[in-house]
Amino acid sequence: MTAPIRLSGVTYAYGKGELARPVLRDVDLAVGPGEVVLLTGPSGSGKTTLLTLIGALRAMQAGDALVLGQQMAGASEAQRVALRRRIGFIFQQHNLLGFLTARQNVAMALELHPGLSERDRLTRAGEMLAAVGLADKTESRPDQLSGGQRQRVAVARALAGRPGLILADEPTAALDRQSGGDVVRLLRELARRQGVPILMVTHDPRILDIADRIVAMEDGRILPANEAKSVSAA
Ligand SMILES: Nc1ncnc2c1ncn2[C@@H]1O[C@H](COP(=O)(O)OP(=O)(O)OP(=O)(O)O)[C@@H](O)[C@H]1O
Repeated sequence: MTAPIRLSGVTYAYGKGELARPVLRDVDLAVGPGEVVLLTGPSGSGKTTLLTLIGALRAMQAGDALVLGQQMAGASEAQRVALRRRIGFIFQQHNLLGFLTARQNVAMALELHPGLSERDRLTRAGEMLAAVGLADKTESRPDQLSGGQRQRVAVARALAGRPGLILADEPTAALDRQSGGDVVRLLRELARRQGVPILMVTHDPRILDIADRIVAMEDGRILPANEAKSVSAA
């Protein structure tokens, strides 16, 4: 089976010409099928930029990146949009729509899936919410839920479309220790069941144990594996 993510020599700069500031330098990274990889490193080291490139949220500049079989170098906007639909995203803030119920928020992620009626989508959304322990909160709006519950809705939404990959950016940053740990463990468990790999940016030392592998970045580069281990032990 090919790796869901395979990057080679990825380089990226913000700004143009003399103002160009490189933030990724020659990054190589592979994530295998079903693997849970955490990306750590100091603020400004380029983690979010790397995640947004992999998630096709921005266009590549240099290097090679194969994500779910799509070559990202030179990909058109339409190809990037199509790829984004096959990825489940989870952000620091849950990004739920406040005027929709939990069920409607999750069902929305299924709108682009052909062949599902509105009723199918709402049923599937209910099942996903039950899987994240929110069977009794399906009709609640985000402001009626705790932070941890909202993030669990975000997990249900990310997984509902049966993505090929989950990308998460600091999903526990706004949560207390207990609910942060609960949310990522739940995410890992459900992703494992579906065989979906996870690449997660995190500063949170409390959740490093969920990883199959920890990758550390510094100043736009990936550190060698032995240095990454000492970062995680620190
Ligand atoms: N849209 C942008 N335009 C210009 N510079 C940017 C932009 N986004 C990020 N940067 C800069 O690029 C560098 C890398 O940012 P990035 O957000 O990728 O780092 P990070 O490791 O995710 O940091 P953090 O942990 O603080 O989120 C930083 O110096 C940041 O200021």
